Amino acid sequence: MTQTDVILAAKELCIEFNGFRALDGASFNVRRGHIHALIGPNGAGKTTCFNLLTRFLTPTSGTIHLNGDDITALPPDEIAQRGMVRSFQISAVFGDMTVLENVRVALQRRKHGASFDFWRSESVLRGLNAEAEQLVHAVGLSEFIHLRAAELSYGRKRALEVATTLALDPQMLLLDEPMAGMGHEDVKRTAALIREIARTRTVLMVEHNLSVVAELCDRITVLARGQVLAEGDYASVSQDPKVIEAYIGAGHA
Ligand SMILES: Nc1ncnc2c1ncn2[C@@H]1O[C@H](COP(=O)(O)OP(=O)(O)OP(=O)(O)O)[C@@H](O)[C@H]1O
Repeated sequence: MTQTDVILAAKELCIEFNGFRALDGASFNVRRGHIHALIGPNGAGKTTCFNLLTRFLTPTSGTIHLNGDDITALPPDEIAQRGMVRSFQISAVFGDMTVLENVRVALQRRKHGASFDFWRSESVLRGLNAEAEQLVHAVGLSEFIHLRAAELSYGRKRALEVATTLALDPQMLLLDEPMAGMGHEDVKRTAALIREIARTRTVLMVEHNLSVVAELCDRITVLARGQVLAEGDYASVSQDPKVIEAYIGAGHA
């Protein structure tokens, strides 16, 4: 693997909370264009790892490189500007706005700066409609484009959240348990959406649903107790005795 194949390199990441090492020297590389999963038993450090990558938390030690640049000390906004964006939490979807309006606000944010400016003129907003419609279509919500977001099903709200993230035009998306709480149909639809996104972008996802991981992900990093336990494709990590033991030990068997 050459350096340009690696979009994200995390090296020896450590973070302590009151003396407890939630991450303890975790290193992994994410390859450009891959769907890469971070998995591991409860408390393994997956969410903490996401929080470090997007600088919601600061590592005690270790480095993070994006496209070869050291981003360890950059603020979250700048990391997003450099192309690595974490999918918004569901609370960032405005329930009283329609699907189209939600995506339009996100587009406006990319084009006109980080602050939401609700006073922007109607003509500027109308100018964003074509691009917003394309994004709504891309996540399979065309049929609901004028529906208030609050009226969408849970799975479709998450799809809208992906559309608002894509509006920022990231090279790399971090998805934190994208299928959590979804029924079978929504899981299938979301998996297809992630595959579609990954045709032109890199995806790093934390996911508990191992059948989704098996089907979707090119490469998997298994965390346990803050360390990388195994890495590889699903076939190799799922047969790794250390991985099996970690899951059984944590009551996931
Ligand atoms: N702010 C914090 N203060 C103290 N301890 C924390 C904090 N955040 C996380 N931890 C601890 O760090 C460890 C890793 O937590 P983390 O949420 O990253 O795990 P996870 O792999 O995402 O687990 P889950 O699958 O349950 O979401 C846990 O033991 C957790 O209790």
